[in-house]
Amino acid sequence: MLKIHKLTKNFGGLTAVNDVSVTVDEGSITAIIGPNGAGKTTFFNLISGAIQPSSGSVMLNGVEMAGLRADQIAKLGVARTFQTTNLFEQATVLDNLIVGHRLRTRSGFWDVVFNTRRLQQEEKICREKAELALDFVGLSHRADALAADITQEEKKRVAFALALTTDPKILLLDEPAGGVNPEETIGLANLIRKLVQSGKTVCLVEHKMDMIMSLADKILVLHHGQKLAEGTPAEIRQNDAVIEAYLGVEHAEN
Ligand SMILES: Nc1ncnc2c1ncn2[C@@H]1O[C@H](COP(=O)(O)OP(=O)(O)OP(=O)(O)O)[C@@H](O)[C@H]1O
Repeated sequence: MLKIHKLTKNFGGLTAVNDVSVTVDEGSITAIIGPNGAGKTTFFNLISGAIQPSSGSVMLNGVEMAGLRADQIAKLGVARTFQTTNLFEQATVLDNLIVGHRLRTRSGFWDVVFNTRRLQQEEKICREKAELALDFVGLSHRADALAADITQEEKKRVAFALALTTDPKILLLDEPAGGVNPEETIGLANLIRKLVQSGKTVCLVEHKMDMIMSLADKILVLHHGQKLAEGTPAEIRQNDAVIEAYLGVEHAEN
């Protein structure tokens, strides 16, 4: 479904992503791992159109996305979550989702001024989509809570829900289990499995190796911007170059 070919991004003299090729199958979970500064976030930024590639190709179901703007890429079916979820802290969880969806689908200026039927219709759809997404991530009971009052784990679920409101085909999740405890990590991993069961494709950047090893169909290992290895969790676990560059260091730290 996603075909990335020789993707490269230069920042001045630094090549943050260097000639990376990988394919992501529909309905699969692909994890991207690598030491700090390996280029993982830049890789996501390139796929989602937050930054433009220096060269290379990113095809979604045969459509070239390299060079398109982030909003165009979102319309093609790519959604993204961030390491930190910025919410309107004094608004409710549901209102955050409605606003998040409105920002992606809003009517034009005159619609807002005259409060046209189209706007009213859009608002209704926004609310419905927000409620559905909240239900999917298991947070309906927190719809009326202020964003300031919810836990880190609930914020992560809201981030998933925000991504879901745009009806994406593929979700790019940046550290979906960052800053949550082990039990909550299992809950979030189950939510990712549920996403795939509902027909989505998932790519995630995550440092929690246990989670990745049990969740991913495929792991892409980046190191200094280059693809160091690609394979199943079992293959990656036994890959000497990976052990030396990443897993060995992690294990030594633990
Ligand atoms: N806008 C930018 N301008 C210049 N250099 C950048 C920019 N964005 C990232 N870099 C550099 O590109 C390299 C890759 O960074 P990136 O954030 O993609 O790595 P990462 O693997 O996501 O790291 P982390 O695990 O710490 O989030 C780093 O050396 C970083 O300093």
